[in-house]
Amino acid sequence: MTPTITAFEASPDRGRGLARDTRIRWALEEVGQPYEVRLLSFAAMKEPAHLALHPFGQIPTYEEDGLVLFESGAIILHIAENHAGLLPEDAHARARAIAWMFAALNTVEPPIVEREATGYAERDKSWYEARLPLLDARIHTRLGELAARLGDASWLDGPFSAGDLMMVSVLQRLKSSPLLDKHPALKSYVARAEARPAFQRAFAAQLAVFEGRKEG
Ligand SMILES: N[C@@H](CCC(=O)N[C@@H](CSCc1ccc([N+](=O)[O-])cc1)C(=O)NCC(=O)O)C(=O)O
Repeated sequence: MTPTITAFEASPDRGRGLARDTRIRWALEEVGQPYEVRLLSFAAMKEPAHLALHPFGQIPTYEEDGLVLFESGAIILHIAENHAGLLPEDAHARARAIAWMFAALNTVEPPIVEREATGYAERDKSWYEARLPLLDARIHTRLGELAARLGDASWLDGPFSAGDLMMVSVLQRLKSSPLLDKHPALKSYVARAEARPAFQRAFAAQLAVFEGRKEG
């Protein structure tokens, strides 16, 4: 059965692929699994029908054969565990790839999201100017540690995995800021992942939604 994911009807990221449906599309493209998309307005996301699928009224969700999942990390893990192509066969390598998924979501993404949130919500606060350098320093610390571990490897641990997919999805949030410029190895890492045909197809699909809205 073809899975169905949910995505923004009108994404605030204006086709830049930063909303979290893009990482689900990418995972499905990497394993060659066709999928359907249900587009939701912001209002529809908060109505009972969607809240029954996603307790926080967000996107993405994933539905397949009666299974309903939310949380992009859980959805990608489910896809990776049920298709070849995103997790190694070897048990230890598989566990390490999953660890990198958690590292992306739990260690690298939080300081990035906190800085974004500060930019949206605290720009008018007295502490804003003093706080930004602290937030940037936390991001640079993590990016420096990540770059040190990546070294001159193509991917974080052997072949491309769901761990790389999640880590690159997190790093893409920095593309509109100069923060990644100080970490050229990570910029190359992101570019290498974005050159993958599966990412290209996923990005084009979400862009088509945005462009369809413009024409629609
Ligand atoms: N932890 C959850 C987080 C899901 C989430 O944040 N969903 C967002 C969209 S992706 C996050 C996102 C939104 C916008 C941009 N952007 O660049 O405009 C980027 C990313 C959402 O539904 N927001 C609406 C709401 O909370 O009411 C997951 O990983 O699935």
